[in-house]
Amino acid sequence: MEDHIRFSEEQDALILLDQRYLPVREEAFVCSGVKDIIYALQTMVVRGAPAIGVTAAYGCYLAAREVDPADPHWSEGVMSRLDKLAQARPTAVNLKWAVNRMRAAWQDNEAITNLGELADFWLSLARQIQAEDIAMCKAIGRFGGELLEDGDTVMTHCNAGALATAGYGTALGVIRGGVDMGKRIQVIANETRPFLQGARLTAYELHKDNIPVKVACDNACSLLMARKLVHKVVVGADRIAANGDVANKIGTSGVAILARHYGIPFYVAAPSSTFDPDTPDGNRIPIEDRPPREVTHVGDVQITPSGVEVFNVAFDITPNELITGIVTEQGVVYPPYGETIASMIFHNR
Ligand SMILES: CSC[C@H]1O[C@H](OP(=O)(O)O)[C@H](O)[C@@H]1O
Repeated sequence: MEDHIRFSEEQDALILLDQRYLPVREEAFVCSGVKDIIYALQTMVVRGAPAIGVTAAYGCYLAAREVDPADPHWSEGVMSRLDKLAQARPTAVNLKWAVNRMRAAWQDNEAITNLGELADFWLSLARQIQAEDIAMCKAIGRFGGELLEDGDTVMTHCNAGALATAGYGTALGVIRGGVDMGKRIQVIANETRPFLQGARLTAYELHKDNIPVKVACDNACSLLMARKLVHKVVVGADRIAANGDVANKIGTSGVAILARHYGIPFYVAAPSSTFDPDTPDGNRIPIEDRPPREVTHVGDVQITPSGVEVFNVAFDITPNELITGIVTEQGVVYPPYGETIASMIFHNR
């Protein structure tokens, strides 16, 4: 599944598989301008840290395309659009990472003298970022697949699969890597209330790939681990602080605590772009609050009484001491994370 984010030359637009309607409907969402990209990010037409970064990269191209080339202040027009794009969602560092990479590449390229050249340059760079992400996910799969044993049942939380990246996935990349090595892997996909990325997206992806998957209610985690039905846990990440604390979908830290209690290895899988040198620890990671309707409704069905307030905190922080290892495209990072992240990840930037 590498075509859920597709640039159409014919339409001069980014075509997204609308993840809000999966698995029931496979529907395209067309982004013809930056506002469409911001809407798609904020409403989770497309979601998942690396996928957000790739989509934002194409959003920079669309920003260059919609500014009037006759405007003498065209560069300010582009920059203001990029600033708005970078604010679309606060937690996944990949969004700001992608926008900053596009901006820096422009500023470092003295050959770009007009808006048309900038647009062409950015379209090429967005395509490069998309290809790099798939390659990173497959490298994560090779390193992570080695951690799995034939016959393992792996629990995952939310969706860190092809749909959360440019393709192949991070946590699901580890699972696909194990399967590609000939290992018989089964998956328990936590449904992941309230947006149900596990029940709707992870189950959709793995079922299409004929990888055995069972959906579990989030509340079943402890019982499944107590019954020794879980051999390993692998999840994705939205931002990894310099000390190894991990921001990921709400509920992840609870799974990590239970995994530690039951003696089950807990791995995080993420590309280097998810590590943030400017965030020293998890307490500094901004956590997104999302619209109450995601909790009060399942689809169009209201499940909570009108007038009753709800919590809809979209991420939580897993302390680094609960993490067995972080699988990246450069290898598996093990504790002491402050030192190993600095030497393996930040040193190579
Ligand atoms: C491969 S990163 C996927 C990461 O993003 C998800 O959040 P959201 O669906 O809100 O974008 C979740 O935290 C996944 O682990």
